[in-house]
Amino acid sequence: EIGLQYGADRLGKRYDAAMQKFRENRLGAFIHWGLYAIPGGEWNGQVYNGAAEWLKSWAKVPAEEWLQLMKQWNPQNFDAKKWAKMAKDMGVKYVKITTKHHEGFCLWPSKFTEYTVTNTPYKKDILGELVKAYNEVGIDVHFYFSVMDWSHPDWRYSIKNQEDEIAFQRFLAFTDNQLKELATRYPTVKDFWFDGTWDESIKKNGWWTAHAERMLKELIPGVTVNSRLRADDYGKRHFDSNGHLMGDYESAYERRLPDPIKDLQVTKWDWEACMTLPENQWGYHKDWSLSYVKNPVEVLERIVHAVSMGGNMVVNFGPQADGDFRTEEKEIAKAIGKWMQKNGECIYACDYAGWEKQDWEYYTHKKNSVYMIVFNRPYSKQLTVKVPKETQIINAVLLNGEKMKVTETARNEYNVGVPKQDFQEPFVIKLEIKSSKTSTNKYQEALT
Ligand SMILES: C[C@@H]1N[C@@H](C(=O)NCc2ccccc2)[C@H](O)[C@@H]1O
Repeated sequence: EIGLQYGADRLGKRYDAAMQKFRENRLGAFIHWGLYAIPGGEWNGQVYNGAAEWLKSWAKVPAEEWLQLMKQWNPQNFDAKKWAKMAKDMGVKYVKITTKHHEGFCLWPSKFTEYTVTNTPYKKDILGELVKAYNEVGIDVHFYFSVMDWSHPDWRYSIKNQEDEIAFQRFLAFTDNQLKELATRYPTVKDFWFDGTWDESIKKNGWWTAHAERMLKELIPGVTVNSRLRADDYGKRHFDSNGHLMGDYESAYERRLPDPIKDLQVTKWDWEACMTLPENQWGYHKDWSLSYVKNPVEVLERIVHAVSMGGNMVVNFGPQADGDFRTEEKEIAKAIGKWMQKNGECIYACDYAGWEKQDWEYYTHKKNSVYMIVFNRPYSKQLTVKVPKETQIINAVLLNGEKMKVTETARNEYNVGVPKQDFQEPFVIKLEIKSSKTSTNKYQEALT
C-alpha cells in the first residue's frame, strides 16, 4: 500500500448505531427542488429534453440572468407537513433534500450568499420547515449538497494559474462556511450527500474533501458522508489509491445498478443507489411525455434489486415550482407505499442473502429468514431455490401467512410452490432456514 494523507479514514463497514440506522432504513426518497422548477425544462420557447435541473447549462444562460428566477420563487402550495405525509405513506425511512444544487440557490437562509430563499417573495426557511416536518413523522433527513456552484465567481472547473488557485481556495472557504452553517442550524441531519465533485479543481484538492468529511463528523457525531465527496492525495475518487472506499458508503450508482451476478463485490461495502422516474429528470420538467416513465413495479424492482445486493435505494421526486407534486409522482409514491405496507418486512433492515440468484428474481436476508421476492411468476409454478451447503429450508410462507409447498429436488436444491392466487404484483415468500451438518447423501454425483 502507498502512504496517503487524504485516503480512506476507515477500512471496512461502520457498525455504529448511526450507520446501522442508515443501512436498515434501506428505502429513501430524493427531493430535487430549486429555481429550475420554475422554467421546468423550457427556455425562450425551446423545450430541452436533458435534465431539467441542468437547463441553465443546456440553454447557456448566464448566472446573473438565471438567478433572476429568484424573483418568481414563491411556492404558495408548499406545505411541509403534506410532503412529510406523502413520504410516510410511501414507506421511505429517509429523505435526501437538495440544500443547494449546481445553480447555487440555497433552500436555507445562508449568510454567505445572497442567492437564498430569504431574498425571494417566499422569504421563509424551506429547509428548516422540511427538516422539522420529516423528523416529526420519524423520517431521517439527509442533505444533498452540490460543491460545484454556478452562481459563485470563485468556482473553477480547473486550476490553470495562480489566480485560479487563489480564487478556488476562497471558494473552498465559502463552501466550508456553508457546510458549517448547515451542520449547526440543522443538527438532526443524518447524512451529507455531495455532488458536483467530478471536476479537475476538486481532484487537485483532495485534502479539502478529507477535511470536509472530518469537519462534518466533528460537528455531528455519527453523521454519514458519501464517497462521491472524496478525492485522495492523487485525485482518485470514491476508492483511494490503495483501493479502499472513502466516506461511509459508495455513491456511484446513479440511474444504474450493479449486476446481480457479475458485481457481487459491492456486497463487501455499504452503498446507496439513486434513481429517477423519467430517465433524465431529477428536477421538475413540464413535459414527461418526452421520455419513458417507470411504472410502480419497475421502481419496486430497482428497490428490491438494491437491497438484495446489500444497498439502499433512493427514489427521486421533482416538486413543482408551486410546492405541490405532479400527479404522476403522487401516484407512484402511493403505489410503492401500498406494496411496502404489505411487504416492507423483506426490505427494512434486510441485506444480501448470498444465495445464487434465480430467474424469478431476488433474495433478501434478515436474521434466520431468507425472503424470496418474486417478480417473474414461472409457468412451471415451481420456484427453484439453490441453497448453500448444509442449509435446510424448514418452511415457506407467503407474507399473508399462506403455507407454500417445499419439495427437495436434488442436493441443496428445492422447489417452492407459487401461491394459488395470482396477485398481479410481485409477491414475497419467507423461508425459515437452519444449517444442518447431517446432509443425507442420497444424491449420487454424476461420473463424467
Ligand atoms: C443526483 C444527480 N447528479 C446531478 C448531475 O449533475 N449529474 C451529472 C450529469 C448531469 C447531466 C448530464 C449528465 C450527467 C443531477 O443533476 C442530479 O442532482
